[in-house]
Amino acid sequence: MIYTCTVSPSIDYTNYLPDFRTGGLNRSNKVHYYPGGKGINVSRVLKRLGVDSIAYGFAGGFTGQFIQDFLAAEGVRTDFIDTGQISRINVKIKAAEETELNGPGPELSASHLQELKEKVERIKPGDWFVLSGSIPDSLPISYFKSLGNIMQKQEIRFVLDTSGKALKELIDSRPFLIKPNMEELGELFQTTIKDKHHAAECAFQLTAKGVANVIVSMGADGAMLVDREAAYFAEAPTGKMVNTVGAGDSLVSGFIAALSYGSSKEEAFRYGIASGSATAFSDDLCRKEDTEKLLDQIKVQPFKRLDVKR
Ligand SMILES: Nc1ncnc2c1ncn2[C@@H]1O[C@H](COP(=O)(O)OP(=O)(O)O)[C@@H](O)[C@H]1O
Ligand SMILES: O=P(O)(O)OC[C@H]1O[C@](O)(COP(=O)(O)O)[C@@H](O)[C@@H]1O
Repeated sequence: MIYTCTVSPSIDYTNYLPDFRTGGLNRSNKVHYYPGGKGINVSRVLKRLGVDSIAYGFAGGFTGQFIQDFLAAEGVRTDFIDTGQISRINVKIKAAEETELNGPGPELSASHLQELKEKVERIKPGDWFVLSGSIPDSLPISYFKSLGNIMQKQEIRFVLDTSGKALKELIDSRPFLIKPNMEELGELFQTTIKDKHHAAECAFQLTAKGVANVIVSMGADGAMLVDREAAYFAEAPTGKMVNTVGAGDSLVSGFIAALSYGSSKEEAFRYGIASGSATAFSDDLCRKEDTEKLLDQIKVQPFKRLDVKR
């Protein structure tokens, strides 16, 4: 089974308008309300790609109810812990540029954390645990490290798609997959990633620390997959960009879904990119048929590592 975990779910309140100006009144001409948060997006896309998962996390209030009802209506199984607090609403503004305003995550008590840990302790060897999205700074990293230890001991495939301090500290738990974008990768190395070669070099360093697979996503430029032996790159397919929210989560889902159907790693990477781009070309997350239509456009090629001294 694949378990996703979203510590800070959201309703993504997406507004479309031709022009957005700060400091004045703006009126949008179209809005959407979708459940959001990275693990939730991974579960929604897995369902669309025909793979079952169970979404864990923390939710509460009328927004938490909306999120759970929406997921139930789509057939996504959930097992959220009630926080008694209103889950955040993240505002996405689609004008000439994409602007995002993400709220803070919930305040969690020791008993909330214990409840999640008990669920994680019941995950079986060979299952997947996808920990995605921001982790509030108020939560002890030692707690997440203890979840990482469970992953290692139980041989659970641990997918980690978070950022900042949590990503840095959890690298030691030797995750199966991490998926930083260029900015997140730069943050990990306290630098600005200059180009693909620089990205490959940093990703190789992460594999040397025990991360089995690193996918560096590069938005409209595509993505790179690095493991201990090799690196691969593929350009993104072309299409009309509509809404890139959830594109990274869709890449992760497509990769996991294809591996779980038995595809090779390169093929799964291609499927992941197609899923990410199909989401970027839609209002909501990708659908299976749109993903598969893009596959022919995507060529995964070995990426030759340069020994550049920086
Ligand atoms: N404008 C775009 N055009 C085509 N594909 C895109 C675009 N934006 C994102 N994607 C696809 O989605 C994947 C993940 O996007 P990215 O923006 O890098 O992730 P994140 O949302 O995590 O920052 C990319 O590797 C690419 O396949
Ligand atoms: O937990 P964070 O980092 O605030 O991110 C949450 C946001 O990320 C999303 O999951 C989208 O993520 P990606 O665009 O990186 O795939 C939104 O649905 C949500 O609003």
